[in-house]
Amino acid sequence: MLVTALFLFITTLVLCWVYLRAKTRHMAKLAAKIPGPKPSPLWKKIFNRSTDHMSGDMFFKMVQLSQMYKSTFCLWKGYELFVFVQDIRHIAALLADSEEVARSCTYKYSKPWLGSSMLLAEGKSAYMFGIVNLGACPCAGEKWKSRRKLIAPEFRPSNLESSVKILSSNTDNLLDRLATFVDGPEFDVHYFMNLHSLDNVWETLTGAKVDALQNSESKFVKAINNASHMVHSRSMHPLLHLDLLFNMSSLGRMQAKDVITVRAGSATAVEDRRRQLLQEGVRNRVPILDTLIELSKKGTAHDDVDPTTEINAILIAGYETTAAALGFACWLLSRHQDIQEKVLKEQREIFGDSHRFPTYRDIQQMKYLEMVIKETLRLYPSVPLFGRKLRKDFDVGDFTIPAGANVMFLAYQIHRNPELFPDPENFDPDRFLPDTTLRRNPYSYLAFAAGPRNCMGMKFGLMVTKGTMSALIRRFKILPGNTPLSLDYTIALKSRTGMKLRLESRSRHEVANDKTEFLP
Ligand code: HEM
Repeated sequence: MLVTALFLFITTLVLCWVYLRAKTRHMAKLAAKIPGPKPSPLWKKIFNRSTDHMSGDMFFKMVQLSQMYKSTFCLWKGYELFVFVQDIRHIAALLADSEEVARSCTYKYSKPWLGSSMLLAEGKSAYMFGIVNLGACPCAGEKWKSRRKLIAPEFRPSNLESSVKILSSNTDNLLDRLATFVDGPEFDVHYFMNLHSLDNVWETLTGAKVDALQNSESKFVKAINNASHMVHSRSMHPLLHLDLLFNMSSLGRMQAKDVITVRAGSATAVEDRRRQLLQEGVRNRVPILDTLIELSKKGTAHDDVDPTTEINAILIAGYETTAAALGFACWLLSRHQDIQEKVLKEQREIFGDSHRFPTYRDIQQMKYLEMVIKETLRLYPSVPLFGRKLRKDFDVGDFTIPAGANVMFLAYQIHRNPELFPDPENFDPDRFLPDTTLRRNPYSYLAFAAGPRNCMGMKFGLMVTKGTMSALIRRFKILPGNTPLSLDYTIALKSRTGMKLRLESRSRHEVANDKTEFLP
């Protein structure tokens, strides 16, 4: 019995090895000409254990390699080839091409969370946010294109305008929580920004409340917060790439439970809204969800759209990215009081001494604050690494990147290229003055990616960050803490040590008199 089992096991391993060798022969031939660290032997690739903490380390190893090679380089992870492109001309050519380039294989592992959402539409294979390996990559092809065409208009300004009210009441709650830290010791602002961002994105998408800030220990909030952790842990561990092994592992079992919790939460929100629409008709439109429900009606051209799946996907794409931008912006402003003063000056010009929440039009006027947020995302891009999967061989100067390779864009490092951003470690929002921006190649700034697969929620993300920062800066002075950042990367860039800072009230009396006024 034992001998038969052993024989079957070894035969399976040999067959896998033969299959993978055949599958990667073309890639290996072309990859051999691209500089990069020597590939490890197969056994090392398979048993290469990466813990969570190594995930951040892995990311910084890639940063080190990109500094060392300066131009295009490649590395193998298991049987996947990753080619890092650093020349701006090649980055532009690759990102602009929606026909030959699909999402990279990193998206595969978020499939349980995203189902067959637009982000994963049927195709070859893709990565989202650099790590979510979608396996049979959804975003390759017609399905992705047609879904994006249908959903993207829902992020138009008139719809954003209505979500300002949601942002206003959630920001009030956030400021009340933060007020408890005034004159106190340092605390991790990112923790609160994560919950605040979840509240905003969820309510905007579904019209329902999740109250993450009040119920941070709820099953739903904990499950959704686990998503990035699990997807990333899996993507970093080659043995867990196999569904069978992953599903048997403790991580796989934990994920299965959390996916059920999150999908149940989204399904309830969708069903509640469907019922409401049937009973009451369209009152107070919920732009994204109402459109998805409309599309999914039986007998229409897009009746394969599953609103629950799409809502989950957009939520995962939107909330951690926005939270990271908010957290890093606060942290940087705590360390750059001169820039914080300039932000405050612009706010005073718009609001005087009032603490009312901004209207959509006010937010459009916050030009300097927008530059601060863009510069924050240059230094600390929420998605520091993302990828695309090549469907055809692609020439980049002296090399050809083979079809099937994952082309990686290390935004974190590209944003630190001194030829594109002189004195790159310096926090200088003036880099985003209109004239300076116009002189720069648009593909040198990848905070929201670029080309046809760029961020769909960019305007919404900027609106949430600007609205929140506006209210926060007028109410509190942000002071530095003592704890330095220790960067880490799961779905979004974060800090293992948190983003610690201290707060001082700007004026207690002003705040007490004028806090919750909302002008539509
Ligand atoms: C400051 C905040 C944000 C940043 C820095 C950001 C950044 C990005 C980046 C870099 C990508 C490309 C990822 C890749 O190609 O792998 C992306 C895609 C995407 N983002 Fe954002 N994002 C932000 C906020 C949001 C928000 C608030 C939403 C929606 C609520 C959103 C929805 C999406 C969607 C749906 C995609 C996929 C687009 C497609 O596949 O066609 N994002 N984002």
